[in-house]
Order: sequence, then structure tokens, then C-alpha cells
Amino acid sequence: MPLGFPQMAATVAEAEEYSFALEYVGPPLTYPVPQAIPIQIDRIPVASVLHDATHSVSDRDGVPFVDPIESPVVRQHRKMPLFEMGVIGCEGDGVSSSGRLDESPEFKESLDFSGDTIPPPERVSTESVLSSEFGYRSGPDEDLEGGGVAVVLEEGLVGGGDDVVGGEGNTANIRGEAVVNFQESEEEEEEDGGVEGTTPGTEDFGHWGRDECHRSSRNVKKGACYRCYKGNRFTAKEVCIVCDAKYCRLCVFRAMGSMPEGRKCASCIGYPIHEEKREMLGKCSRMLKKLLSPLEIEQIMKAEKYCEVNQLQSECVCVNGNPLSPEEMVLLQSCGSPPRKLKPGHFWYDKVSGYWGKEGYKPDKIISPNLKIGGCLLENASNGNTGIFINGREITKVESKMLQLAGVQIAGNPHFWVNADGTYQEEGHKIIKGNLWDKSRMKLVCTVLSLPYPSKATNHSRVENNTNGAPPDYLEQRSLQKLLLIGCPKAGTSTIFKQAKFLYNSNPFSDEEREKIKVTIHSSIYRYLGILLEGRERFEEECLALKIAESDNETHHIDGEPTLYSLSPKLKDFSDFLLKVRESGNLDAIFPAATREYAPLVEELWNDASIQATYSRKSELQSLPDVTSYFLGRAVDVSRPEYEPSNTDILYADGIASSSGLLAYTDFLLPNSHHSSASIDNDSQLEIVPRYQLIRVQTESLGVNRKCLEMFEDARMVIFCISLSDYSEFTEKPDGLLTNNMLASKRHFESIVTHPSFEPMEFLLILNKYDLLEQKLKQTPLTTCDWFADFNPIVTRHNSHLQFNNRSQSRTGSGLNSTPAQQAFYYIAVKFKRLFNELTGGRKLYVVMGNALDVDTVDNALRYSKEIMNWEDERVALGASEPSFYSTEPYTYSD
Ligand SMILES: Nc1nc2c(ncn2[C@@H]2O[C@H](COP(=O)(O)OP(=O)(O)OP(=O)(O)O)[C@@H](O)[C@H]2O)c(=O)[nH]1
Ligand SMILES: [Mg+2]
Repeated sequence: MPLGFPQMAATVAEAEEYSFALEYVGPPLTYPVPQAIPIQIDRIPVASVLHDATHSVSDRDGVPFVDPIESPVVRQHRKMPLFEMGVIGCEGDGVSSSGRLDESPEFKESLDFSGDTIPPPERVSTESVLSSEFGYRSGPDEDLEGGGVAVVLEEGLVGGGDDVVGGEGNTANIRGEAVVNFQESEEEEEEDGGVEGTTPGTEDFGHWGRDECHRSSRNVKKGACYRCYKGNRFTAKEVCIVCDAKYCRLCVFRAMGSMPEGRKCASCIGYPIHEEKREMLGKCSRMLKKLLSPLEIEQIMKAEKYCEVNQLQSECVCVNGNPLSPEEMVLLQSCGSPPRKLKPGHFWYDKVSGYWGKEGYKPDKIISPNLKIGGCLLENASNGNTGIFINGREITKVESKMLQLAGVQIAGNPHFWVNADGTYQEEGHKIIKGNLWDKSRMKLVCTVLSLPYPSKATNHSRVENNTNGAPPDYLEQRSLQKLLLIGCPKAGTSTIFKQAKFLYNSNPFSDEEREKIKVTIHSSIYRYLGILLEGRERFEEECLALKIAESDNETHHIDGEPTLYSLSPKLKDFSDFLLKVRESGNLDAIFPAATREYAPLVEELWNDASIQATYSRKSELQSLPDVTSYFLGRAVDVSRPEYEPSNTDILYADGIASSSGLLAYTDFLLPNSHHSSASIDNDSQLEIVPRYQLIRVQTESLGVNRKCLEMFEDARMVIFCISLSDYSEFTEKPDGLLTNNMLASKRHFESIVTHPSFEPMEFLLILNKYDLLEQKLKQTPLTTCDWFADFNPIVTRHNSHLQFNNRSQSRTGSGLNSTPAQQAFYYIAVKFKRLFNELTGGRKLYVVMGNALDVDTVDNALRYSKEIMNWEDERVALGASEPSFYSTEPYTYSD
């Protein structure tokens, strides 16, 4: 943008969101053209290299950098000199549209570098900049409006006037974009209650990085929110764990986004936390608890506690003069008896005895001995002046006192070797002279002298090198691969989820959970029975109506006649009672509690011919699951007080994985996992085994705009589940129209695939309920679903009953020897693969066949997902491009 040109015209596109400054090349004008005053080179303030090492990412890398360019408001408050090159705007944005910079009093004032500054353009905000830069929650209310753009070049100009050396994060877009602020929409303003006139444009501290947060914070009224400037010290606020900025409940998500590293302003992401905040990591505030669901909170708090950047940086801990490497830090923190609440600082460590202390001070702790960390222990490590030495360190007075009380002869300034178990000997002598910790009073002595006493853990670990073998929590978290399990209603996601729990968890459900499952099963029994009884009434009425029609309206005879669907008076009374309670909405409240009392009646009803006749027409009854007969047939058993749900009961029971609301998740390791080379830390020999977390997201709870999906941005893979039996099933919409369930699943699949949060993730499609597909195809052709209209299976006299004999046959799926179900599966798999390919611009969808009721197919699918992640890791490591969608295994079958 030629801002340095003397002649310049402002082009303002009123309907557009941006303004442009171009050099004027048209015919001569009849009115004066705005002039920019030539720059006096010698008076241009030049940004100086900042020496304070605490303020930038770049300086951590040893690269010198220039002080960041500040927003006009920040500068205004700090009364810094300003050189403003041009302000171009359009009507209504509060910025002069004349372009006559020389006529502007502010500009004149700015030319005088006296220390006063011009006020910034009114109402400027970098909300949208922040939003696009950090991808934080944005919505329609954050759309740009008004088209006002202020282009301000500021302090930090170098050279002829239009070159700028930028600061933090701005070097790439520094020309003229130093402060490009967009107006907020009215909607947003309304919600926030408007931006107060006296503090215009100060919303943009996020844009400038952590330091700007600090600076801006100085301008915020005490107790007010740092974003909307409202509230007082009594207003509940969330605090950024890096810069201390505080946000009210209306602003917290806008300022902190989806919190991938916990409670940090979007601009503080990637910065380490303040050490004094370590204590509060993972401890959720009351405000967040009110705003988020327990599972969302758990995810955020976990991220806050375990994400790498929030860990104590290894180089901040010096041991015996050497800063620790990340591997040494892991060793130190994962040893049997680590120094608790470790903080940055200089420490000494006696590897032989395990004594640990702050440099220049007496020992503070006894940690695990023999850790290969830090440098060599120095004589003066603890600043002792007693002339007595332990393991080469001159001990302090208080330690010599302790030795005396332990009965150690210290006359003659001896040099001792003290081992981790407390045994000691004099240097040069082989004989063990005694044990410091033998005497029972020593614990008291150490307490009185404020000296450490060995804990059991250190006592029992004479030679220790990462004895417990477990990596610290944050490393474990680093290896956690999140798999999102998403599907349409009734696709089978909860069944898959439960199977995963059974497969990989030794104690898949706690006692408390099992108790809840019991209640759920009891409720389900009455729910299923209610559906059946309602259906029975309908079928009975239909039967009677038919009979009346057949017998020429002889109603008086027919009314009393029993039909196939009639009940005995006793059962009819119970049925009426149950349907009445169901209608009143109290079914769940009454029946689980009274299960035992009614169980015999339930069983009698279930065995009654009328109910069996009704059940045989279950396809005509909405939402009656296949498991109805499984539970109703066992009503009495299930209702006994000593009843404990079996794994099969749990698997068949409805609504279990979703009982916790939006989400449910389970962590597991896949046995015999093959680790990619990236997962093994060779240096420390500490193996980081990838762990998996299967998160089931309940579709109905996602809401229309699926905002909450943003919280899964760190997931590795989406496992999408579709029911193959959906092709012939229809759901009635509120407008009375019938929708094919497969087409509804397809739409849901499209919306998830194209969701921005899932862009970088791998997708595995489970085509579930293969068993039902096999059965259904015998009666209903696949072409019932419009999307499959061109399905044309090859039918031979052999293939109608043939099963796959070997894997290669099974993988082709389209061969002559395939059954119609296999061909249908192959056809549907390719349909989805093509769709995915189109939606993602050429990416590959992995497909696997499933029958969620068969545990092996679930195991197979989850292992397959692990393989996919390994392939992807290897592909990325090799720098290979995206595989073709027909290459590698496109789908799998179980033999
Ligand atoms: N025959 C058969 N039934 C299945 C299969 N997978 C799930 N089901 C049954 O289908 C019904 C719905 O399965 P769920 O796992 O509850 O489905 P969901 O995806 O959790 O659906 P919502 O609970 O509506 O979210 C249950 O009765 C399951 O037992 C399958 O592969 N074959
Ligand atoms: Mg379910």
C-alpha cells in the first residue's frame, strides 16, 4: 500500500468491509487533493532492540526483536510519542473520510513530538483479527460491519516512511497492517452493553500477545472485566493463568476461546504460566462450573494441568550448576520420591544419599538417589562451614548437630560417605560405622532441626533409576490419542462404546454405575411395555373396525367379541393403569421403584397371546428396540433384589453410555500395540505408550450450530457410525413427511466432515448393523433408498448363501462370489468414500464393517483406527502425500 506517496486518494467502498488507499492516476481534479506531509527522516522514532528477555517468544530463541507496535489506545494511555501516517475511513466509523491528514488537528498535534498523542479512531477492535488468528469461538455476531478501517503506522517506522519493522508476531503483515481494526457488530455491542466512549478500541490486547495483555490491564478500571470494562471487584471473573487478565462471564469464551491449554487469553496460548499459578492448575472456578458441563470442565482442566507448555520448564531447574534437560526433568519427576512442588531455581543434589536442597542452604528433602541429573555436587553447595563433609559436600551447622544426636563421632572434621539407606563410613575406610536412621529418636531430631527424614519410598529404593517406570502425568497426557465416536440416533454408538469398555477396561463399570444401570433397565421394561400396550390397543381397534365393516355394521354383537389383541379383565386393568401413568409422564418415577411388585404381572402380560401378536408386528410400532423381548422375557429375574446386570444386559440396555449427558468417554490402551518410532523416547529409555480415549458425542445434544464440537479440536480421529439397516427405515418429521434414515445419516455425515474443527482429523466410518443388512436385503432391496438407486448386484446361483472363505476374497467384496449383503456393503462403502473425497478435496475415508453386538468387530474397528493413526504418523514422518482413496486398505471385512 503506497502510504508514503505524497498524493493519495482514499477509495471507500461503502458496501464493502474494507477500504483501500491507491495512488490516484485519473484526470486532473477541480478540488484540492489531500496531501501527506513529507517525513523528516531525522525525526522518525526508530524502534530499538529490546534487551529485556522476558517479553517475547522470539527472544527465547535468541533472535533480537523490536518492541511490538502498540495499539493507539495503549499508546494514548502511556502518553508515548506517535507518528501517524494516515487515517483512512468511511462515513460512520468515526474516522475522517476526507483523507486530509494535514488538516486534521490530531495530525498536526502528532507532528509535534512533544509527548502528546492523537486520540485513536473511535471504536476500533481487533476482535475479528483475534478470532481469525486464534480460531477461537466466533459466531454470526462477530461479523464485521460498517467497513471502517483505520490504517495507522506507528512508532517503529524505519527508512523512507512506509517500511516498518514490527514486533511480536507482526513481521509478516507489518506493512500498513500494524493496526487494522474492525468494528464490532451491533449485536455484539448490544450483548456486551457497548464499548464505553472513554476507552475506545482497547479490545485488542489479545492481538498483541502476552505483554500487551499486561499493558492493557493497567488501563482497566480496578475490578472491571478486561474485555468489556464492566463490572466491579464483586463481579465473578475468570483469570488468565499467564497474564492475569480477568474476564466476566459474558466475555470469558470470547477472550479465551476453547481453552486448549486451560484458562488463558487466546493471545497467551503457547506461553508458560506464572509459577505462582501452578497451584491453581486444574482447579476449576465456580464461574466456569456454572457455564460449562462437567465433562467440558474436565477436558479443559486436564488440558490446563497436563499440556506441555504449562509444565515447569526443565531449563528453569538447575541442579548442581547445570540446567536440566527435558529428559532429566522427566527422570526427576518420575522417580519414586521426587522433590514435591518443584519450582524454578538452583538446587544441589547428592546422588549418593539422595539429599536435596536449595543452592547455599541446608538439605531440604531426601529424594530418590542415583538419578542421572545435573552436574557434580560441589563442596560449597550448601554453604556449610563446619569442616565436616558428607559425600564431598561441606555440611551446615544444623547437620553437624544432627550427626551428633545420631551418635556419630564428628571430632577431627571427618569426611563421610552416607548412603541412601543411612549407613555411613569414613572416606578411605571400608567399614560401615553405623546407620543414621537406626535410632528411633532420629525422626524427632530431624523434625526439631527442620531437616529431612527419609520417607519409606526413599528408604526402600537404594538404587533407583526411575523405579516406578511410569512417566509423569503430563507425559502420559501427551501420548493420549482422542477418538471421537459420533453417529446418528440408533446407529450403535453406545453399543460400540460399551463394547470398548468391556474390551479394554478391567473394571468397565463401577458399583455406582451398575446400580444406575439397574434402574435404567427397570425403566426400560416399562417403557417397552407401554409401547406394546399402546400398539395392542390400536391393533384391537383396527380389528374391531374391520369386523364391523365385514359384518355390515352389526356393532352391538361385535363390541363384546374378543379379538386376537384382547386382554383378560385383570390384565386389561393393569394395562389401563400403566398407560394412564405413561400418559401423565410419571412412568419413570413410579415403575422402577415398584418393579418387584408388578414384575409377575409384566411377565404375564408379555406371555399373553395378545402382546405376542402385537410384538410380531413390531415394525409398525415406533421406537420399539430389538432388545424388547430380551428384557421383557426376564422381567421377574431382573426385578429380584439380588439382580446384578450381566455384561450382556448392560450391552443391550438402552441409554447407558449417554446417561452422563452430552458425552461419555473411556480411556484405554490397545493391547499388543505397535508403537511408532515417534512414541519412544530413546534418550531416557522412557517408553511413552500411546493411550486412547474414546469419546462418545451424543448427536442430539450437539445443537444446531454444533458449537461444542470446537472443544474436540485436539482429537486425533473421528469414528463415524452409520447403521446399514437405515436404508429401508423412515422417520416421520413434524411436518408429516417421511425421511429416509440413510439420507439423514448422510446429511449428518456431511455436516461433521465439513466441520472446521475436524479438518485435520482422520475419519473412520463404521458401517454398523451388518447382520441386519443381511436379513433385510432378503425382503427389501437396497434401492429403497434413493441414494442407492443404481445398486445392481451381481446375482449368481452360488452367491446367495456364500460366506467369505479367505481374507483376499472378502476384501474385494464386489466379486462374483460375494453375497448380496457383501456387495451392498462394498457399494455403500464406496458411496461414502466418494462423498468424503469430494467434501474434503481428495482425502481418504477409511471404512470398516461392524456388528456392534459382536465384540470382535468392535475390537477390529478400534485396532484398525490405531493402524490408521500409525500409517498417518509414518506418512507424515516420510513427508509423503495423501494416499489415493483407492490405495491401501479402503475397508475391511471380518471373515
Ligand atoms: N442387530 C444389531 N443391533 C445393534 C447393532 N448395534 C446396535 N444395535 C442395537 O441398536 C439399538 C441402538 O443402538 P445404540 O448403541 O443404543 O445406538 P446409539 O447410536 O447409541 O443411538 P442413541 O442411543 O439414539 O444415541 C440398540 O438396541 C442396540 O442393541 C448391530 O450391529 N446389530
Ligand atoms: Mg444408545
